[in-house]
Amino acid sequence: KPLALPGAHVVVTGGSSGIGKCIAIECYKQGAFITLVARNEDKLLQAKKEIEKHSINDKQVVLCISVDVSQDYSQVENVIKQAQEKLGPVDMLVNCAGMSLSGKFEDLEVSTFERLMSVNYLGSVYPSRAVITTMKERRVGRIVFVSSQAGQLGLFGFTAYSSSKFAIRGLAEALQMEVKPYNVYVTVAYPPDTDTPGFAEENKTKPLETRLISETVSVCKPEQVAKQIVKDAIVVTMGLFRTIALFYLGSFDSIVRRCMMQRAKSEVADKTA
Ligand SMILES: NC(=O)C1=CN([C@@H]2O[C@H](COP(=O)(O)OP(=O)(O)OC[C@H]3O[C@@H](n4cnc5c(N)ncnc54)[C@H](OP(=O)(O)O)[C@@H]3O)[C@@H](O)[C@H]2O)C=CC1
Ligand SMILES: CCCCCCCCCCCCCCCC(=O)[C@@H](N)CO
Repeated sequence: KPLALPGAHVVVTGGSSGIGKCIAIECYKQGAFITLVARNEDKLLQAKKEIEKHSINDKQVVLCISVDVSQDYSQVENVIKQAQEKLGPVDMLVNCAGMSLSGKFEDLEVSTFERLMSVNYLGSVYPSRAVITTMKERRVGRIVFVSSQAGQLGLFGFTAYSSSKFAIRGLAEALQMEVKPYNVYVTVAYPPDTDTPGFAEENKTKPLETRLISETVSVCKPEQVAKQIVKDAIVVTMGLFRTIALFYLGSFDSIVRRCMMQRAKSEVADKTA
């Protein structure tokens, strides 16, 4: 049951730069139709041109949509609707829009906590919320969340960033339990430092401790990270932690399935009554 990318509609938020752009290229190379979502229109057009160089047939389309994913849910819902009208229902959503700011807890502005939570967390909730109903109805869909290694470990300088990336994990795991009976799969990526424009920006303000911790692990290429993320989304497998939790999750999944069947039964009973 791997997702077939040829002809699929893949939406990539943050698709105009860095890891998101590489994910879009990777999917386009495999025959997908792409919608790029980000704010800056010049960067979007630039990325579209770059992605189109990798086309494998003359039907493929790259659509650009300029919107802030973290501001207004109804706006996000509207642009997703527009994209679906042009390229059909979304088969895969990649939530890659995000940003990082580091600093000691007492040095970070309070507004930075709000900003990172709204871009990294709510900016993943809104697009997902806008596609989930159709995915469940069609019994088809993949939702990818991009967390970070700093979303598994709380690290010096990342009080604001790590918590926003931990939040993504909670969202993803809870959502997976809800949508599994509908054949919709949720994956979470935890990338290490990756050579992107966003990473270069982050390095301008990193505290010394954060820099030294970060330097213990080597920097990855975005193409390589993107390839892994796409592979994990197409063929969903289980990591070590989730294997340990398998027994519990299995029994919880059966509760969810039982409720689904119960609900379907009582709906039929209501109709025949
Ligand atoms: N690079 C790294 O070391 C790592 C990155 N990550 C995560 O991967 C993701 C991508 O990172 P990276 O490629 O480095 O980032 P970049 O800064 O290179 O790209 C970020 C992308 O997100 C878009 N974006 C940012 N904010 C918003 C917003 N509010 N609404 C819509 N689009 C937005 C940007 O476009 P625009 O500004 O025009 O809106 C751009 O397309 C992030 O979530 C990051 O936290 C995780 C681990 C490591
Ligand atoms: C089981 C997990 C393995 C953990 C290995 C230890 C890693 C410690 C170093 C981590 C450096 C910080 C990464 C943050 C990347 C990031 O999200 C920003 N660069 C975004 O721009």
